[in-house]
Amino acid sequence: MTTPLLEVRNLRKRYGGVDAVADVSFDLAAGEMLALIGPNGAGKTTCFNMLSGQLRPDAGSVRLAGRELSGLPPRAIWRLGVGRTFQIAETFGSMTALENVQMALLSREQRLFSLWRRAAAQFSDEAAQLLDAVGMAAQRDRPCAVLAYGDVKRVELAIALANRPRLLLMDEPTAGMGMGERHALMALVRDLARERQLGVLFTEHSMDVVFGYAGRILVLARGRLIAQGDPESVRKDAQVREVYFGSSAGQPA
Ligand SMILES: Nc1ncnc2c1ncn2[C@@H]1O[C@H](COP(=O)(O)OP(=O)(O)OP(=O)(O)O)[C@@H](O)[C@H]1O
Repeated sequence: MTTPLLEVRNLRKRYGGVDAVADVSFDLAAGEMLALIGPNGAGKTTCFNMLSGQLRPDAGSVRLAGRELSGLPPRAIWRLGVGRTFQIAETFGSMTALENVQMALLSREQRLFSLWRRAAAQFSDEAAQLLDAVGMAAQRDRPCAVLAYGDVKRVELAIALANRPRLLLMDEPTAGMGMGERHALMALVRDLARERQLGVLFTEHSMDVVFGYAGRILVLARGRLIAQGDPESVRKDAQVREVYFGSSAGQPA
């Protein structure tokens, strides 16, 4: 059997005697879209923060292509190929879309900012290719401050791809978006995951996004995984309906 891209085993984080995340184990394959869902306070953010190194687990293991990440600082984990996009898009508004992606490429190559002019010329082709991959080629020279919110999220995706991640963690990628934009972004992420064999783990409150785009779904409640599987089996799971959706008769999507 081939090693999964990501192997999480018995991950745990306690706060004041309460398990924020308890004994969480799952695998994620290259090219897979995996959703991590659960009610408020279930432990999704805590889980993400442990995967990206912002938070040190109390116990457990996180392996990327067989390599242990647990205990490494965030920068080292990022260098090994774990990218992350946040709920609030993080771009420099005064800089163009192209310049924002060039900055990310500079960071990957660890160039000094004093070399910005020369380096900027050097990375412009690669930055343009990344913007093309996220459907932003036509808007590359516009400052991010004037872009529509959904387009800023696309630039943010190009920035995350600049480091050539193998695993992308996405915190509520469609938060604040309208229905059309939301589906366009998730269809793009799904295509990129498939084409680049990128593993994507995302949290999301919007059930139409979760059930529309996740190949598999993990359900957390009070820090524990209560279900994992394909959308159909999770939709039918009685415990998921009971604990997460509030009633055994509830319709998750
Ligand atoms: N720094 C902290 N100190 C104490 N308790 C914390 C801390 N961070 C999280 N918690 C607790 O851990 C639990 C899990 O929180 P977490 O933010 O991971 O949940 P979540 O699923 O991301 O929730 P939401 O959907 O509301 O963002 C909650 O009970 C929360 O109160």
